Amino acid sequence: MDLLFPLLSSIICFFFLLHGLDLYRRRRLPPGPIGLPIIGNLLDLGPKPHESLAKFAQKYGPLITVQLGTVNLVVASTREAARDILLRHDEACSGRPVPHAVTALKHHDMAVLWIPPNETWHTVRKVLKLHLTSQHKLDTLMGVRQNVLEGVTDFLRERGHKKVAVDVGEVAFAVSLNQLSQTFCSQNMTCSYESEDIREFKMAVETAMEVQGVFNIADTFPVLKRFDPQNVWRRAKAAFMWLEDKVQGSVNERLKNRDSKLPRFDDVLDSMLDYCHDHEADFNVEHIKTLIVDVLVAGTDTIANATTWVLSELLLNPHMFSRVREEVSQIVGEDGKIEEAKTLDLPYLHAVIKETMRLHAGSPLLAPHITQTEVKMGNYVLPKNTQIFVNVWAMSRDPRYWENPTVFMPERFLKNKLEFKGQHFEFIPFGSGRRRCPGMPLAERMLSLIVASFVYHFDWELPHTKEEMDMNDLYGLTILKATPLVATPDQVTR
Ligand code: HEM
Repeated sequence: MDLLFPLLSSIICFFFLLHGLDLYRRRRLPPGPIGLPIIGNLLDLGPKPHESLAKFAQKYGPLITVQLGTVNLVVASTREAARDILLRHDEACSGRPVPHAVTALKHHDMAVLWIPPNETWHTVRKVLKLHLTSQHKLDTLMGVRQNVLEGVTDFLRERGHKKVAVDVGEVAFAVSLNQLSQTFCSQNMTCSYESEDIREFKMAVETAMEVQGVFNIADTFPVLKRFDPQNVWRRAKAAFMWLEDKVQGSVNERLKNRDSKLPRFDDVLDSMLDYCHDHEADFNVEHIKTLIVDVLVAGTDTIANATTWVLSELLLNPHMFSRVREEVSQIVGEDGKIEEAKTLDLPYLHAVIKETMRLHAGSPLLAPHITQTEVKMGNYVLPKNTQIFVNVWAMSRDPRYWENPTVFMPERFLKNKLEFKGQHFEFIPFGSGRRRCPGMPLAERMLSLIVASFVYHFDWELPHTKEEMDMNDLYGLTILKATPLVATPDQVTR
């Protein structure tokens, strides 16, 4: 008992000393809310961190610091601050903090989203461009994506005929999954557009996305990693293993085919295996497997989610739906088919897609960046290893840049000609600079073709009035619609 008081006082003094030391270290960082000792601002973030951080920015300025346990996080919330980070200090700010969940990936040191911009990262991005996203590849692989979409159109016709509603996000997920798996391995990863198989795949991808984006206490207090108190690492392991197994199966089968000198498929997998053969020292089969898992995770849920938001907005605004359909009808061939290349020339469709990405930014805070060296920004100094978020959500709704920022108005993009390619910093749903999304040109094509087809071929009947549509969102590495969009596709007869 005699010892209890001095012991307690020493512990309290120790924590206050640490807190004081931390405040001293933070003195050259941008300002921000003072948090509690030890946990800092962890409790201030709430279920929608992008919104809480936007409120802090209104109070403390364009560049703020919040403390999450042992981590200092700097957040940029204006286009000038974003430009500083992603353009002026692009190289210094292009590292990634690796969430504990990501270490559950078998080869996380090859995962392009999370590795620092080292040799491996350069090689993987080069391979991605060479075999998938260069203009030439986008054009030559277009037919594969169109074929998959025609398959899903038949499925939707059949559903509509039977008056059965579908989950639009689930169908768009299956389309993007099969478009990517056909492009890579000439096979459909899912045989049906509505089955247990697709739900399992979607669940694995959604879990992979969620665990990479969640605020995990083990990331802010590394000492907790071994206990995995939120069960994040274990869930990550299960999801990644499931995806790795699927991809491993396809790659191993192809390797056997090649050993047996069976005819080539001449798809992306064959061309990457050829590349491996010629560049064995820096790109091998494990890189290929990891890259395919990365692309399946990065390019399915994002497309499904964006399709869900676009269609939801169009169903809420029937005159815009009709205008898109009218525009698409100008490019439909005599056989009723829609060519992907032609959808790229539809200004109103693109304005609708951009406006959806503005209001429902896929990744509200981009993926986290980290400084690789000390960075001086105006009066502030960000030490090496400072984590950075760019609050795309806040910039996309800032009344200084957008008239009626919370209103869905695609017309604004017909007037202002803003692009999402990374030069207009108030609108960067794909990021900017060297870590910008390498899948952007592919995503633009996939999304345009899916939306054009869904709108041109079908009227979509909601099970409720449009006024009852729930447009709430759920925070994550991507912002999901809280309630799935369920509607019956009624084929338009012409
Ligand atoms: C609507 C669809 C998509 C959206 C909104 C989106 C958005 C993003 C964002 C915001 C980032 C992080 C940028 C940063 O941290 O600065 C990113 C990274 C990435 N995206 Fe996408 N993306 C989409 C589709 C795709 C597709 C189809 C692919 C397939 C190739 C893809 C592959 C990647 C990869 C590999 C990275 C990591 C890049 C790196 O860290 O170097 N994405 N994406």
